[in-house]
Amino acid sequence: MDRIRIVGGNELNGIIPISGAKNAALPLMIASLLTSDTLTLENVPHLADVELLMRILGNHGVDVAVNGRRERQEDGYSRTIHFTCRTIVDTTAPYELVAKMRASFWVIGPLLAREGQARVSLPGGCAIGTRPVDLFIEGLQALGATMEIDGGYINATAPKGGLIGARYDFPKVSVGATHVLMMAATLARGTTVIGNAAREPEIVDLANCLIAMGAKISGAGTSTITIEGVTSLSGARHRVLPDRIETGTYAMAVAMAGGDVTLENTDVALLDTALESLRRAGATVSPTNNGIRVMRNGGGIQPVDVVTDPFPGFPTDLQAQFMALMTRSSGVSHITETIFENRFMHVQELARLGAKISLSGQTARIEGVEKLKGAPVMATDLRASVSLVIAGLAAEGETLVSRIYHLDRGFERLEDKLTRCGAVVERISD
Ligand SMILES: CC(=O)N[C@H]1[C@@H](OP(=O)(O)OP(=O)(O)OC[C@H]2O[C@@H](n3ccc(=O)[nH]c3=O)[C@H](O)[C@@H]2O)O[C@H](CO)[C@@H](O)[C@@H]1O
Ligand SMILES: C=C(OP(=O)(O)O)C(=O)O
Repeated sequence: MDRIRIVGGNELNGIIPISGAKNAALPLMIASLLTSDTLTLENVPHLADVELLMRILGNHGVDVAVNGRRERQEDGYSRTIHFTCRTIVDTTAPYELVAKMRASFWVIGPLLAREGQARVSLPGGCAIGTRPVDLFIEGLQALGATMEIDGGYINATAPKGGLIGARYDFPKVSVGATHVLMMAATLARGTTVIGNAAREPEIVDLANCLIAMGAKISGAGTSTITIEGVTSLSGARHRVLPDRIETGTYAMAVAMAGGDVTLENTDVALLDTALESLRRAGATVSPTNNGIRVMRNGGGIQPVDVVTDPFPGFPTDLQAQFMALMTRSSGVSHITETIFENRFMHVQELARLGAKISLSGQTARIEGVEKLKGAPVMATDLRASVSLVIAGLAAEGETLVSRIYHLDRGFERLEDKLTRCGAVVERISD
C-alpha cells in the first residue's frame, strides 16, 4: 500500500493552485440525474471520490465524457466533464458503491424527483460519527414521499403525479439533506420552503447550477431557501467553485512550516472565520487578485481557541488541520468539535509525533510543544490524514503516513503541490 514520506523542516514558498471543491463537485454531478440534457461541469477535481461517483452515476444511466472525449484523462489538474442522462436505466444505488462514500446517497433526491422512485443503500463515508439519515427521510416525506427501510436500503416512492412542494424546517443544519431536498424540490409540484437550511458555499454553488438548468430557486446562502417546482430542467454549463477546505489546509500548512505562499484560484470570502483564526495564530493573510497570500516569516505560533460550526462558522473539515498547527503554538489552546461526535481520531496519531493533547468530551486541550519529531503514523479519515502531513512538515526528521487512500479522496496532487513550494514530500509504493 502507498505511503507518504515527509521530511520536515523546510519552509513553503511559491504558488499553490487550488482545485475545484470536492464537496461542490459531488452534488453538482448528482444534479445531472435531473435532466435528459447534458450538464457540463468545469473545474472538476481529479479525486477518488469523483471517480467513484462517475461509476455510480454510470449505473443509473449517466454517460460521462471527460473534456469532450470518452476516455478518462489520467493526469492534469481539474477537468471539464460532460454528464448526460438521457434516461434513468436503474433507480437502485447498490450497497457496494454507496457504502464507500457518504455523498453517493444523495442520488436519492434526483431519482425520486425524476422517476418517482429510488432504492438507495444506507451510506458510508468517513468514520467521524454515526451520520444518520433521518433528516433526509423527514424532508422527503414532507414532499409526500413514502420512505421505508428494507435490508439496509431506503425504498423511496413519490405520490402519483410526483413530489409535492411543502414547507420543511430542518431541526438541525445538514449540508447533505439541504442539497437533496433542494434538488428534489426543483421538479416537485408547487412551492417548497426549506427552513434552517445549510448556508455553505457549496449549497449556493448547487443552487446556481440548478438555476442555470431552469430551476426557480431563491434564498440559497441564507437559512430559508424557496424552490418553485418546474416540469423539467435543461442542460447547463457550470464551473465548480474553489475548494475552501483545500485552501484552508494549505494556508494552515504555511502557517505551520513558515514561508510565503500564494494560493491561486480561490477566494478569502469562502473561509473568513478560518482565515481570521489563522491571523490570530500569527500568520499574515491577505487577498490577491485571484486568491490569497499567506505568510509567516519568523514569529511564533500563538494559541487560538476554536469551535466548529456550520457555515459561516469554523469548518469541521479544517478542525484536524488547525489542531496540527496548534501542537506547535506557544501556549494552550482548546478546539471544540460540535458537528461530528467522533472526529478526533487524529489526536492519537499526532501524539506519536510528540503532540500533547488531551480530550474531554467534545473539546481537545492542546499544549503547544517546542518541537515535533517524525514517526510512522496512520491516516484515519480524509482531513485527519492531511493534518498528519501538516504536522510532518514541521516535525524533525521523517514522518511516514500510511493508509493514504483517505487523502486521495479529497486532495488533488498533494505531494506535487507541496513539493513545488520546497517541501520534501513523496509517495512511496511498497
Ligand atoms: C460530501 C460533503 O459535502 N461532505 C460534507 C458534508 O457532510 P454531510 O452532508 O454528511 O454533513 P451534514 O451537514 O449532513 O452533518 C451535520 C450533522 O448533522 C447530522 N445529521 C445529518 C443528516 C441527518 O439525516 N441526520 C443527522 O443527524 C450529522 O450526523 C452531523 O452531526 O457536510 C459536513 C459538515 O460541514 C462536512 O464535514 C462534510 O465534508
Ligand atoms: C467528511 C468528509 O467527506 P464525506 O462527507 O464524504 O465523508 C470531508 O470531505 O471532510
